Amino acid sequence: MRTLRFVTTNPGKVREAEQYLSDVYDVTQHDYDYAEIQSDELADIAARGAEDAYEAQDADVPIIVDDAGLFVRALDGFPGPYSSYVEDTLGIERVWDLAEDLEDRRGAFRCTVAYTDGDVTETFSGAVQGTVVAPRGDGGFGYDPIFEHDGETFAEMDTERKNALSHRGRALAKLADWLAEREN
Ligand SMILES: O=P(O)(O)OP(=O)(O)OP(=O)(O)OC[C@H]1O[C@@H](n2cnc3c(O)ncnc32)[C@H](O)[C@@H]1O
Repeated sequence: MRTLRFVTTNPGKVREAEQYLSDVYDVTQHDYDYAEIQSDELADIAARGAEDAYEAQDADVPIIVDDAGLFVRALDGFPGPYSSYVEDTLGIERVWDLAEDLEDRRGAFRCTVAYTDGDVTETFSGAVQGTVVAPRGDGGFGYDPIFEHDGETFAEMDTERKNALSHRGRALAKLADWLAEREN
């Protein structure tokens, strides 16, 4: 089985990727602190991160990087590309405090997965619409407890169900199809 290195500090992302890729790839969490470029585009951030990590590794193994965020419409897309920083500083409870007073609490999760094997770099994106709600559920990670889709928060779903609907699941499905096509 081939190895695919997933550069992330987030084991939740690796669990989700395994569901799509583990038939063909051994997905391993890879530790590398790539420089996150300042950009509003998740795809640019992820692609540059993947190429940077590929160059820095001591092997010739394909790399994936995933950049994601929660974009709240009435907050002009905040926290968006800054979601990680906002989770670490404010925390999701305070993001809920900010959203609670909004009349329109609709938002979207967006995710771009970048793949590189040194020769080719490709990006795959997915999005899912939902509503910001008071925290519920203890599954998932990050903003999952405050993101509701079809009456359930992502933290109330198991990994399989979240993957079937989520931004990351959609991006990973495209990556898995593309990898399978390249095999043929
Ligand atoms: O950069 P890496 O190391 O991969 O880990 P991270 O968790 O910081 O990853 P991102 O920068 O892509 O994530 C931005 C933020 O969005 C959150 N996030 C990403 N995907 C999510 C998901 O599927 N559900 C809930 N929150 C998510 C995550 O917890 C961060 O606070």
